[in-house]
Parts: sequence; C-alpha cells; structure tokens
Amino acid sequence: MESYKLGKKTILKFDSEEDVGIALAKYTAHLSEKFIKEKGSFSVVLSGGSLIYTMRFLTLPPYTDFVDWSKWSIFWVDERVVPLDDKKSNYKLAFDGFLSKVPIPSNQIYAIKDNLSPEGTADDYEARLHDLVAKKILPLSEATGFPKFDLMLLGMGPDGHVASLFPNRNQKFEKKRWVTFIKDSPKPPPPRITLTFPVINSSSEIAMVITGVELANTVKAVFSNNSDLPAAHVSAEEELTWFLDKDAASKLVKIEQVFEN
Ligand SMILES: O=C1O[C@H](COP(=O)(O)O)[C@@H](O)[C@H](O)[C@H]1O
Repeated sequence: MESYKLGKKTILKFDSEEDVGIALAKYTAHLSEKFIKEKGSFSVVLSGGSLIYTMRFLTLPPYTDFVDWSKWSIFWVDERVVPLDDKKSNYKLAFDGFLSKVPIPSNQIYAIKDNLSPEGTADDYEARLHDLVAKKILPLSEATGFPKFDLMLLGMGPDGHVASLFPNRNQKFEKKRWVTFIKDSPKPPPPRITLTFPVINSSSEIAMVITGVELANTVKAVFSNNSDLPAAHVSAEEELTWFLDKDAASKLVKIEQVFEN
C-alpha cells in the first residue's frame, strides 16, 4: 500500500479492490471506536453503487463481534426516489449487502419516505435532519452551521459525480439547503434526492472509495489543476481519505503529483 498525506487529505493506493475493502473495514471500525469513545455515537452516511460491495469485510469477523453496532446511525448521501424494495433503491442495496448482516437498531436507520414526490422526499429528509439536530442527536458544525456527520462513505461515477451531484446539473451549486432533489439525473433513475455540498463538506471524516480501471481517467481529471468535477469539490472538516485501487490510480503518473497541483 502506498500512502501520501498533505494537510487534511490522504491518498491510499492498494494493489486490489479486495485490499481496499479490507482497509476500509479497518478504517471504519477504528473511527467507530474513536467517535463512540468521544461522543457516545457514530453517524455514518452511505452512498449507493459499488461502495456497498467494497464494504463487505465489515460484515465479517472480527468486525461483527467488536464493533458496537448499537451506537451506529445510518443515513444516505443520496437516494433514488423509488420504492425502498425496488432494486434501484440505495436503501435496498445497503440493506441486502450490509444492514441485514449487522445489528444496527432499525430506528437508527434513516431511509427516505418512499411515497412522496422528489421535492417532497427532499423536504421530508431535510425536516427529519432538523428534528435530529433539535433533539441533539445530530450536531451542527461550528464552522459552517450545517449538520456534521461523523463519517461519509462516498463513491464516484465515471462522469465525476458524487452523491447525486452531477457535472451538468445545478444541484452542485446549492449553498443553503441541506437536502435537494433532481428530476432529470443523467444516470438512471432520473428522480433522486441528495445531500448538498455544504453538508457533505461539513463531515468530520470522508472516505472516497474508488476502484476499477473504468474510473482511472476520471481520477486523473479530478486531481488535475482546477478540476471542476463534483468529486474535486469534496473536502472534510477533519480528514478526507481517498481509497484507490491500483487500477483506479493507474493514470496518475505519480500519486504525490496530486499534491503539487
Ligand atoms: O448513482 C449513484 O452512483 C454513484 C457512483 O456509483 P458507482 O457504482 O459508480 O460506485 C454512487 O456513489 C451514488 O450513491 C449512486 O446513487
């Protein structure tokens, strides 16, 4: 594994997707222990896509035994506005691949309400976050005033999108809302909701989990000078860690060069 760190950004490069998954499980379990010790709870925000498969090692020993799952709460950085049992639902993907295998209390799993319009779904999810803030279950960032999650686990699409913030759509410019919606996502299904950049970037820790050669050009573009791709706008209050396998990192001539840009 190669590791480069500058300020709040770390890039880790692994030999294989499996090595990324093993390291991601270790990292997540370590943060779970740290946050539970510090504040008694651990809020985790999931993406959909390939991330859930890469998280598979967390559902196996030793993590199944020593992680204090009772203190976890689960949110989604984006969700497709489809029924929760639809195979396109990010909730269903996470349930089948992760949540059904670990004992996180069901009342701490914050899925969308799946019987509303995209606008209504975004409003409802935002209102529920406000409610959690009012009940002091979710803190606000002192720096930004937006909700502060402990850990956000993000993937990236080949077009450089993160969450449901796409290159040629305006949602990525949203500065006030916590949750917004999109009705014409370039990647199906078209109706989605998404946390906004001010919320994403108020997270304590963010992991960008990127594997596969099909993302190599996008990784290179994200790390190039003045990239305007959504993934280039991700930052964290404490630490942003990029987990790359060697295929995803294959177009970076030298990893340390990304810090020179
Ligand atoms: O549509 C989505 O795509 C991204 C990236 O998915 P991947 O399969 O290329 O890893 C995902 O992060 C997002 O949550 C999802 O809704």
